[in-house]
Amino acid sequence: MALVGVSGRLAGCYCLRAVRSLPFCSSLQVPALQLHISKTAMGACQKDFESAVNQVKLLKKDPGNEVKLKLYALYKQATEGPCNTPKPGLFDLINKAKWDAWNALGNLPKETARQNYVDLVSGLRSSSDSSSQVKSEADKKRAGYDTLVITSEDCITKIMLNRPAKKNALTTQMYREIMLALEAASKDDSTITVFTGNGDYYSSGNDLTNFTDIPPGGIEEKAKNSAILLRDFVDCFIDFPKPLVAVVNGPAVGIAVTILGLFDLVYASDRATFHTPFSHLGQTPEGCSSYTFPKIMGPAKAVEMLIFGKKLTAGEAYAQGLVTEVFPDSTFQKEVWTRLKAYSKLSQNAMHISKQIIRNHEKEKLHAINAEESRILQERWLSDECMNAVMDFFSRKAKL
Ligand SMILES: CCCCCCCCCCC/C=C/C(=O)SCCNC(=O)CCNC(=O)[C@H](O)C(C)(C)COP(=O)(O)OP(=O)(O)OC[C@H]1O[C@@H](n2cnc3c(N)ncnc32)[C@H](O)[C@@H]1OP(=O)(O)O
Repeated sequence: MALVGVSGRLAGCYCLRAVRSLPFCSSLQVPALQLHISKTAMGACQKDFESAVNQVKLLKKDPGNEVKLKLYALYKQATEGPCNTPKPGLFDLINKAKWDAWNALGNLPKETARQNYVDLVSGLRSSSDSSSQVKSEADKKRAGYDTLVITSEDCITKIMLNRPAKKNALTTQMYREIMLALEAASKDDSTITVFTGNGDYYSSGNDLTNFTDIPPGGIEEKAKNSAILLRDFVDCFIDFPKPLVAVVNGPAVGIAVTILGLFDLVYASDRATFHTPFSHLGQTPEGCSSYTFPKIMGPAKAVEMLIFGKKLTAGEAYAQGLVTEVFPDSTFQKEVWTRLKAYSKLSQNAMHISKQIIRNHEKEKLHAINAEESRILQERWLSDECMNAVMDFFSRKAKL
């Protein structure tokens, strides 16, 4: 089972297929469960255990990732004994979480695991029968991200940039978390993935403190590593397999704009603006915009944005084809999410295959352009023009 896959519909769109694929079981409750010794001394009979495995498939309410991990671990312990597989790699997050849960059960006897599994399922059944269907925010929210809020509901995974006090400027940590979130979303049960921003901005682009936080290796090393980070970041968008939607709730700057050329739908509030002030910053385009923008809006309009830094209103961005549709800010959220919920019910496989057909025509080209743009930026970041622009921002001499 793909754990994140199962969690993809934690809220509204509960997915029986995913639940069925999960051999259920418990890890956090291990100490508590071990207190059930008197009961487990007799042990649940195999029939009770098999019946509990079947009951799990009939649960009306998604129990949440934590419980699913517990069920998974107990199931494995009950059927195979102590964890006996190699520890997955650091970045194989899903399998690592499953492995950790199973491994945490140590030498818990198979019989005890079986009984604990039966007890856990029985508790889940009574709570799902009796308690209300109200889902807590905590259940819906994906853990492990500091700069993003990730939720899954109605077959939609929403990745929300969450540094509103800094206008959702993108730190290096944030680039990395976004890559992890995209990786997880590509494997979960959602049909559509959505990006949006918390607060009044969608995103003010690259966090300029990325230029001031210089490691002992010096600025050259930082520029080299940043170019790799940028290339990897953009590659994740090029390769993302599902329909990707930007819900642009407010102004967007820099890389938050250029990357939109790799999205499948861009919905904008009429409060949003689109600004790529690269020449003001001594920088050059990224996010494959040197290719996607001329293709989307024609070379003349692309030059106005990418070279001369013309800021577009949402209406202008719509007229240039960068934005799919503009909504009044007062009804933006309601209209957009109603639309997306309807789209998310369309055939998942057909949508994903269609996206591949469209994207595959130019995937290789996009990767090559991304590598080239990143290479050029690595040099630009070391230029006086760029350094001075960053210093001007921090000394409050310049604001866009
Ligand atoms: C050695 C090489 C390392 C390079 C590492 C690079 C990694 C990959 C890079 C990929 C290339 C990307 C390029 C771009 O995105 S270019 C665009 C960069 N963005 C900007 O230049 C925007 C700068 N911000 C502003 O001009 C204004 O803040 C803005 C117009 C967005 C909003 O103005 P407003 O007056 O409404 O609000 P404040 O300025 O008071 O902002 C509130 C606080 O937020 C901080 N802030 C906002 N944006 C940024 C930002 N981009 N970087 C850092 N900090 C930002 C602002 O400083 C305020 O903070 P304080 O309250 O603490 O003062």
